[in-house]
Amino acid sequence: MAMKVYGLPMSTNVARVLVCLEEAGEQYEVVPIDFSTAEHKSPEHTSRNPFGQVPALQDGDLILFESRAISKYVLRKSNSELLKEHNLSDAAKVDVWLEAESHHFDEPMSVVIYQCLILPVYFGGQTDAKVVEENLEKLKKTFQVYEERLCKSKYLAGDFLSLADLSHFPTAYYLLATPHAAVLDEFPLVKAWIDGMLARPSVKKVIEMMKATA
Ligand SMILES: N[C@@H](CCC(=O)N[C@@H](CSO)C(=O)NCC(=O)O)C(=O)O
Repeated sequence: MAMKVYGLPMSTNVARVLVCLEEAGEQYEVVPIDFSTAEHKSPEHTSRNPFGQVPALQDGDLILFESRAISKYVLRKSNSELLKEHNLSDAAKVDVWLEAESHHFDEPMSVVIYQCLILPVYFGGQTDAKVVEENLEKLKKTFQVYEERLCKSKYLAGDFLSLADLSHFPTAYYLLATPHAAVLDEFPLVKAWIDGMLARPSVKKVIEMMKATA
């Protein structure tokens, strides 16, 4: 029976899970959750995700939430090379850079995406330039670390693509859609690393799904 992913692909955290399902070659069904009716806060959905957020994943009688944990489950289930779990130190480096993505990339990027893409488009609000600037400064510090890392290894965890890299793609994709994509101009290795990920068939397929539900 196919796994079910609850949420809209336009959500960066849902897209993170979808790219792992695609890389793992798993059959899955996307079950949309309608934010406009606060369906994500419904008892039915909070029974899947107690924080009332998307994504959630159902695989048989197993129900999971938190996109990075779901992603690891999907990849682990298919013995994916993207976790390097047969090598203790490589697997640890995947975890290191996945944590870095969650705390040092996703956090400032989520503010920039909200301010530049969500607030004006979905809520008719005004972008707060000062808030954007503060978070772009945080992002530049993160990109400086990434640039130095990518001088030494092809990908973040090592000379192998891993979940730690792919976990960045949804948010990096949206960065390129904001007026601030030029922040990458001073980080050529980071830009090339992102472009390499965006060229992957799995990523291209999920981007089409993101666009279709935006
Ligand atoms: N750490 C979690 C974040 C999920 C999340 O914020 N989901 C958003 C939509 S995607 O940006 C969400 O559900 N927002 C609605 C809300 O928080 O009420 C994860 O990785 O799954």
